[in-house]
Amino acid sequence: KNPDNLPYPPGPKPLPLIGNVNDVPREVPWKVFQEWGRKYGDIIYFHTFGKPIIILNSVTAAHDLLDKRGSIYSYRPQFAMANENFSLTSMDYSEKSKKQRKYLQSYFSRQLLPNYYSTQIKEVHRMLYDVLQDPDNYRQHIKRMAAGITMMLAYGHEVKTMDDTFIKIAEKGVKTIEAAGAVGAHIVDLIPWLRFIPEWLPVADGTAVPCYTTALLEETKGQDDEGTLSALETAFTMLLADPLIQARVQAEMDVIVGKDRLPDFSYRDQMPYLNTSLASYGVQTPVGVPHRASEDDFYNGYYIPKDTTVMANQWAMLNDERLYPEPSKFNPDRFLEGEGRIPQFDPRNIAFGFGRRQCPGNVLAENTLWIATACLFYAFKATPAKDEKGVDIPIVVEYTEHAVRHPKPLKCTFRPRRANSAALIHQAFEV
Ligand code: HEM
Repeated sequence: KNPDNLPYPPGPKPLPLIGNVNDVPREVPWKVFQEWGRKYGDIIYFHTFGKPIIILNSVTAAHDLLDKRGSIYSYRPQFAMANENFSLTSMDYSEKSKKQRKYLQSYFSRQLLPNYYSTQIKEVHRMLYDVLQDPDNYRQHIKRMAAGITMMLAYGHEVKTMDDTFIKIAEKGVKTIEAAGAVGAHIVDLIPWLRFIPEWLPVADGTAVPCYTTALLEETKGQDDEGTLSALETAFTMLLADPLIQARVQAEMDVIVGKDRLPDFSYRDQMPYLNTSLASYGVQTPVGVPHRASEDDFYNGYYIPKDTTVMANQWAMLNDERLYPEPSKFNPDRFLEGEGRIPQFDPRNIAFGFGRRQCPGNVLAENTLWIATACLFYAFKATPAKDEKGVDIPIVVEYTEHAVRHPKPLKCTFRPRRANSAALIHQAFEV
């Protein structure tokens, strides 16, 4: 209902009936939405076959609508074809979605995170060992590590109380993932028995754990594991592409950690440069996960009809020159306090989405990213690979542009940094 007959937000001119179907490119639409933003403003409206869509190109607009008006914008678009699955990400806002989020958030609350350190560290040490043995396939090892952590956290928590059969099956599951290289593979599709896990869990009240586990399980098919993987690959790529920044991260670790042990979480707060490098890890989910307006709304003199799909263009926000001068430059210093310098807006306030549907795995993802990057670059120096003439193969950072972006693999070499690096890795892995 639009009593004052307010206009829709500006946007490209639609054709009759089909609307702007032809204007929205199939590939990399977020860059086109960013262009439209320069022309029409931070909030853009268009429609495809009468289905209204709004793109938010600025943090302010996303904050005003998705954060502040959470009672309206916490819903998800529902597609006719969507099957009745358990995925929290695509679930509409409801008592069920709130309950699932509550479980996820309590599992991944900051206070409980230390419970997961040993799993994260174990998988990261294994990654170090794998990189030591087989440096060329470093991407494979990162993927295995990320999948390993998700698997262990989804089931490992309960595994202690399960009989050996479960453990064997779980181990087999991990091996299956490894065999498949876990390359974008859907864990549940790979190992169908995982679907039945909730029934096996020793659950007292019959609701809590299955809800949580099922949701998490389903999420592993989607962007959560992918998001972490993308962030890891991006961080590694950035440090590889910039030897000076890599050296600075390593120098900081050498001072804080010393030379005879691998980093662990106890050093986390003492390494501002590493931490700030990881905060600037780029854009993983360029348009996040779409929200839906559950009722008519009005913003800045514009009309937003009920059931509009609302997308936060995280790509445009993280590349917004008003927030980040020279946005494509990897420059961790921009987030550090310094003389005459005010740290730029923390990108983590954008990267994990907005409002009541904001990513509940953010702290876990950040921890994985931290320990993996710290250990890898403490133990190894990454350099570009050489061609047959012995010349460095130039590093060109490119991305595969999907709903979750990944940097394309680079040809590079991981070499142990010190005489004792291999021994430290063996020692850690064999514990
Ligand atoms: C760097 C890694 C990650 C990034 C960049 C990321 C990003 C996001 C984004 C942008 C959203 C949508 C927020 C919105 O609706 O505005 C989201 C939702 C979600 N993420 Fe993540 N995520 C990451 C890691 C994880 C991890 C490790 C988990 C699981 C433990 C996870 C679980 C979820 C779930 C369940 C949702 C749906 C929440 C809901 O719809 O209520 N994510 N994530």
